[in-house]
Amino acid sequence: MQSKPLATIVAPSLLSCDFGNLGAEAKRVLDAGADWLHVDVMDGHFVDNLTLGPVVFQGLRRAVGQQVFLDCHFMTTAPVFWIEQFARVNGDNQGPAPNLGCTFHYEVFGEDGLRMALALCERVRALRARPAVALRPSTPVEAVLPLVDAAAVDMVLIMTVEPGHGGQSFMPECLPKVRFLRERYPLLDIQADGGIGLTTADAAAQAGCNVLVSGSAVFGAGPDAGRVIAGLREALHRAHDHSV
Ligand SMILES: O=C(CO)[C@H](O)[C@H](O)COP(=O)(O)O
Repeated sequence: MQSKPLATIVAPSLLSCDFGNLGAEAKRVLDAGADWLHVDVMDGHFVDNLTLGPVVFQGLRRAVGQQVFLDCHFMTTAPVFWIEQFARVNGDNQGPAPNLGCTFHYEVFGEDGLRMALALCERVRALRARPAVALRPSTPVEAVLPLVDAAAVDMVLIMTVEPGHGGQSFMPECLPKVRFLRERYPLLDIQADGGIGLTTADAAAQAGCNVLVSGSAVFGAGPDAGRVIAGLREALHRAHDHSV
């Protein structure tokens, strides 16, 4: 039986956009070739930064329409509460597939939080969204294996910087986690987030990531955002054997 090839996805992080022109910035990178938009939701507790809530997210959804996949990364101590709020304002998705990604941090549930994490994933699916789990650089990858084995999540996000701020340096020491996951799960979506740009994308992709988040490299390129997005995609294609 022919298995579906791994999708290669470039997701600019709106954290580095001009928030004064959020809708236009989102459309600009979509026109420049972005596959998803990565939306960093920070609550000032899980990380020492605060970004956007459901009101602004609703405006973003209205600006880009229902067809765009909004890949929300909840850096919040209460993901259950915030995911409900974001899903509520996400609008009526009539498409065949979810248009909302809900990535929560495993760390918020503590050491015996597997039951809560599984319940959250189930709720995310009931909301017709796509569940994923994220790990800080210091969290061992083994923590999320039960969620992947149970097919509770569709994606694992490996942070390649400490969460909280854009524009930090890529941490290559996080890549063994990616390699471990890719060897074990050939078809799992694995996302790298933090310090990804044209000089680091190959390392992340060769380790096994098929989804690259990039904030400052894409938005910092101004009118050249399309060139950066294309470069990131080429790194993914080189690593995953698509024709470049
Ligand atoms: O999750 C994040 C920070 O917590 C951001 O998505 C990430 O850092 C992307 O920004 P950059 O590409 O500039 O590192």
